[in-house]
Amino acid sequence: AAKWTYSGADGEQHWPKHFPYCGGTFQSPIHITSDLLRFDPTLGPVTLHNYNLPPTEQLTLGNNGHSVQISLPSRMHISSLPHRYSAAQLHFHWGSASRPMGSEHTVNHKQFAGEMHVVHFNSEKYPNMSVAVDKSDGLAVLGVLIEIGEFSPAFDQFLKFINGIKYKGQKVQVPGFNVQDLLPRLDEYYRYDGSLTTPPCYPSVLWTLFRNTVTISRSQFVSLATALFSSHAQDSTPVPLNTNFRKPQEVDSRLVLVSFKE
Ligand SMILES: NS(=O)(=O)c1c(F)c(F)c(S(=O)(=O)CCO)c(N[C@H]2CCc3ccccc32)c1F
Ligand SMILES: [Zn+2]
Repeated sequence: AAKWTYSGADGEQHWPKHFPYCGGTFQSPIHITSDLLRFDPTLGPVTLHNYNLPPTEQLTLGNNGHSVQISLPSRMHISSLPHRYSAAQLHFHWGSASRPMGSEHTVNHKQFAGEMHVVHFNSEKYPNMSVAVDKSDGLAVLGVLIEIGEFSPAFDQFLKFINGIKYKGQKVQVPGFNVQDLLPRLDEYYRYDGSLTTPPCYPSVLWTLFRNTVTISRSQFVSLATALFSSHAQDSTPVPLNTNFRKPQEVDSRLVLVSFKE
């Protein structure tokens, strides 16, 4: 597959050359602004199952060159959507130590320090992520906006292992933990139809972005923003992995449903 980056010759302006959907419609992220919002009383709290993973369960923490990801067991799932959506992985987007603004979605044009995505696939209709990834009802991603503030013990459950995955392709096993501890309250969120925010940018994602943020400490943020490289360990020139967020895309005629009243 063609290589892509967040800057330079393979940066996001060039993605459509090899990944045509990246130049298409229903793209993510977006600027979430008040004029787009429509309250939907049918939007109840997000309902999660098996998010509390026992420490006996080993999760794979990896550096895939674009983000830090944690692979998740498919018994973890969301039941409050039109179909059952099973978890596949979670990953992050962040800025840099010097410019700690790296969220993909913005709310009223405010960009946050970072953003976490928990990627799920429609396990009722498709056998796995790879089959679901390009289907219009294939994916559901939970988005969490991250701010710098109080230390997060939940975040540290994997962050403390990050120096074992400094380079692209490196993986370590980490003990299971309660992934729900990484999320804010589940009853207030934005909901819209969008896409993967990385190539191949398939418009296959039902987005749920929580209204409330979570915090990590500045030192936790700095270690996330400075520990990783997008290059392999043996590469002569190490390329720092940071600023891995796509800029907001055209909303066109899309509305954003909200589960809450101002
Ligand atoms: N912001 S986002 O939620 O759109 C999104 C990413 F931003 C991102 F970086 C990744 S990735 O797998 O870490 C690297 C590039 O695919 C995925 N991974 C998805 C896309 C394809 C795929 C296949 C199997 C497992 C996960 C994914 C992703 F869905
Ligand atoms: Zn993402």
